[in-house]
Amino acid sequence: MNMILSVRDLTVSLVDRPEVPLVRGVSFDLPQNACLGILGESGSGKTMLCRAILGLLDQRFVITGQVNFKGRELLQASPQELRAMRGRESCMILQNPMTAFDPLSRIGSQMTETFHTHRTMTDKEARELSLAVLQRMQIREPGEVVKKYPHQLSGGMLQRVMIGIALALEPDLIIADEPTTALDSVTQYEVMEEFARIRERLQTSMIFISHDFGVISRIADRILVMNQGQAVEEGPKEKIFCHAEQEYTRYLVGTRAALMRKYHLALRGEDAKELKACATDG
Ligand SMILES: Nc1ncnc2c1ncn2[C@@H]1O[C@H](COP(=O)(O)OP(=O)(O)OP(=O)(O)O)[C@@H](O)[C@H]1O
Repeated sequence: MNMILSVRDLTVSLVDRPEVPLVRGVSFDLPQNACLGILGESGSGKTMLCRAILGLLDQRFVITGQVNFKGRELLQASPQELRAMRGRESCMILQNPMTAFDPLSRIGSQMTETFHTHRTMTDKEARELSLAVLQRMQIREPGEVVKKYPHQLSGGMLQRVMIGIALALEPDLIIADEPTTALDSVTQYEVMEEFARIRERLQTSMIFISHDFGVISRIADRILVMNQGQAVEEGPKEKIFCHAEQEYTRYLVGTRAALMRKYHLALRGEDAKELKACATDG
């Protein structure tokens, strides 16, 4: 199988506390057009793992291991190479949308500027794409929204703008860290459908971090479970949700079953029904 990303023995520590790694020896493969969901309690190292993969950690951290993305070793790549790769080849959608925007620049200019940086298009095309992206992300009155500054939009709206921009860049790999947490259930459902459409249309590979089983079951094929910086189990989602080998995974699945029930009404499809049945039985 063609792997877009192979991670081997990835370890992340703070320079001044090397004896307590935040991520310990994590390995996994991500095939082309697959989606890996990452589950784990708060502080288990999900965000650190993804940031380390994309070279987004600063010099306070020591990273060892191997990260092979499309045949290139990212841990050896220069900052320039990593910068050139971001946008068109890989995108990380962050938990906190506010940090992704320049507070002094209007939403429309930030969108068109990003499109110009990563894709070849005229000003008119970039403006049209911005409006189309906002519409796709269920944002009303896009013509007005492009004139606003980030602080004039709610967290949920900014999150949708950020997801829309990332999806419109059509990268080969999207890493999304709790991308729908700030959204209400209906918008969350629509945004997840857009992720699924992009995946189907462009064969985009994805890594999805979420506390939410509904989101993970909708989008992921396989699941990696993290506990205290380690990958404790990895496998097809049906196995992780219904027949996990590790006790920790069964505990995590059990405690999340209530959340699963909350979202099943908003989710459609056999996957969600099947997993819900399994969560309620178990
Ligand atoms: N900037 C930082 N400096 C030092 N330690 C950090 C930093 N960010 C996170 N950590 C620590 O690294 C560990 C892993 O954190 P991480 O944010 O990756 O967890 P997570 O699983 O993504 O949690 P959450 O679901 O709450 O986002 C935690 O012990 C956390 O306290």
